[in-house]
Amino acid sequence: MRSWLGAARLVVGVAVRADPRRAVLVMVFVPLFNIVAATQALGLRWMVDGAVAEQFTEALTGALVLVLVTVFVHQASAVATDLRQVLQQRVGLEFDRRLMNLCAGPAHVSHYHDPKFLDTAELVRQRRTEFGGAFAALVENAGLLARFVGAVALMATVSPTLALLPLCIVPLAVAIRWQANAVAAAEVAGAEADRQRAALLTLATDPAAAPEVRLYRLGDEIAARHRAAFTVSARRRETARARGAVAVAAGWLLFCAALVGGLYVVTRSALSGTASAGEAVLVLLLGTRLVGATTGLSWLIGWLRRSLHTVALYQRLADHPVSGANATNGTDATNRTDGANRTDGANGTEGASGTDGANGIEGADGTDGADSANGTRRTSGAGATNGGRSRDLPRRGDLVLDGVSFRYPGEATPALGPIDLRLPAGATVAVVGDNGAGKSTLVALLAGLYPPSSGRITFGGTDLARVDPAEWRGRVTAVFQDFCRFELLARESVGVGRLSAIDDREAVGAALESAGAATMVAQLPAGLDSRLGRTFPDGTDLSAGQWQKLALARGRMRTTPEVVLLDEPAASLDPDSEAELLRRYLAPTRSTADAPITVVVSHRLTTVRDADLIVVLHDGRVVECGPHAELVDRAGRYAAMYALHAAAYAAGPPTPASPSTPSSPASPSSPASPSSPPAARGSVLA
Ligand SMILES: Nc1ncnc2c1ncn2[C@@H]1O[C@H](COP(=O)(O)OP(=O)(O)OP(=O)(O)O)[C@@H](O)[C@H]1O
Repeated sequence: MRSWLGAARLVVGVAVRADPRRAVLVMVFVPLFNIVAATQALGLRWMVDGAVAEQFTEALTGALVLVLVTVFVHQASAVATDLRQVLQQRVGLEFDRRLMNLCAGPAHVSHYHDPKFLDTAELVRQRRTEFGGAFAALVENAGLLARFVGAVALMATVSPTLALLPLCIVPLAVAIRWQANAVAAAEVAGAEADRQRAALLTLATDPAAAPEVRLYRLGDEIAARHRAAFTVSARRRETARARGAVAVAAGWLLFCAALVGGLYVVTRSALSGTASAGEAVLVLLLGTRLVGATTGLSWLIGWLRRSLHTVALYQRLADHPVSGANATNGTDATNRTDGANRTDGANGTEGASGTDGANGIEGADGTDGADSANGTRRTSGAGATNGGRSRDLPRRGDLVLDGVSFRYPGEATPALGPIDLRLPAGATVAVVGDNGAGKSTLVALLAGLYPPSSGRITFGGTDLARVDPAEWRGRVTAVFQDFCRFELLARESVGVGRLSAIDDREAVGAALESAGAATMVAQLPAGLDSRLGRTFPDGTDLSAGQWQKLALARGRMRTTPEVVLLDEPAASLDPDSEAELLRRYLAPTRSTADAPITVVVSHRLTTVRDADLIVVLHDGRVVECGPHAELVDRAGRYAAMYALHAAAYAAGPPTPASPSTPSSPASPSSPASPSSPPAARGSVLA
């Protein structure tokens, strides 16, 4: 019950903030005209009693009341509907904004690994159109309540017993609510199956999956699993609905019996002369209207129940402990800050949580004026709950991992660590290792996407746990393994890497040039202004490698990062592009004195052999670390991997190349030609 009251309070609060005048008008108007509507029956009673008693004034007054009230109710209801619809949209928009904020606002992304969060988020996403409806449902239910109150009051003027008639609706209302509760609980229980169903539908309709779906003839299998998932969730819903239907039918029977009884009593009274003809007509009119209203009651209560349940789900999301990792180590202050924002969101208070969400991307970039402003808001929010945040993050320094380990939320074993590692300022670092060794996890930790489960990461001696993650991420630029395909204009898709420069064609052009993507974009139908992706009919889709080049350019929008993270940045690129790319990244554009720390994850060992430091990960641990020559001399894991890799290249056409030869015919100033042998292209960094 408390959650319903909380949900209703939140909805009303959001409506009043979204549009105070309309909200107050609707909340006063709708119950008012529903009460006034009851006086139509009073007018009719006066009219009939006046006619029977041949009292012209009474009959005329009754007729006038009837006509005026009818016209008023008609007009008022049309105006209220208009106002309500506008409010409905505004409330929906506000909840959309809050929902985006809840998902994108938290400093870390650990919540995306919690199945409970994902299930609730999926339900809320599916039902987000009901947020606006929640306000409308509240108002309409308040109107219905007012109508019943009016009917009770008028019936009481005829006989106190008759006043009980509208109250006989209560058991029916309780049964309807019980049914709605049961259906909602079944929906929550079936949320996981619904999420699976949605994922299967996406799989069957996603163009990216289409080739494999056909090749492996997966269509029927997907359809069968989709049907099975539907059956699981639908069976629960249907059972709940059927059980509730029995209770609702019993409620209806009771109400109909009471109505028939009431009409019988008043008809007998009229015939015996203890009630007037007008009173009998009044009861008849109110009674039949109650039947009409009761028919709508089920729908109205169901609507209210469902929409408030959606709001309550949103509140559950808002109250979710954002990071399971933090829950286990309890040391991360950032998420406590997020907690403060969530509370704001739940209470419907404007402020930190609102600004965070709107600036989810901006906040990441602390390098420009507009973004710094947002960064300040976040940081001050952090200070409000933490008080221990450090604002004096040095511009430059070593990045040190000290006993760092990380466990994904809900996982029993750590994916990484414990590891100790020092990445010297300005160094180029290659991270290599088998699949699942923990390379991407390490990159995510360095990017501040997750807090370590234990240990600490320091930059220039400052513990990053004491730094606002947004501020830290402002110092980092990254190309993730699962980079995002922003279906925007080509220049925007790159420009989002630094929002303040999104319209700066020169900056975007320079980033494209620097990532080796300028020619590719120039060849698009409208160059920089080409719309990308399939979302819009005039969009141009790109190859995986072309999308990756844009991601690389996006990462180049930040021109003075302290740390550059590249997680398999060339996985979709051809060997020439890869060699050229790594040459660009690993040969710093800045002087050595202020060069960033560049971390490159790659499986192609020949392309990263010239990194200052090579970190070999295995089962989440650092097993070797040092420059290429040193690791080769050590004849350990790296040497074996490298020999295997080089041998594979050496065996390939057209010209075998010696893996141990550090230099190659190609050089940074003369990138490998398309016809260069792979080993030579790989050693372009030498
Ligand atoms: N979201 C996640 N939830 C739980 N475990 C995860 C998650 N992501 C990765 N892991 C686990 O963490 C470990 C390290 O994964 P990670 O992606 O960091 O490896 P990787 O070295 O980057 O692998 P690859 O070379 O295949 O990209 C693996 O055992 C993986 O199963």
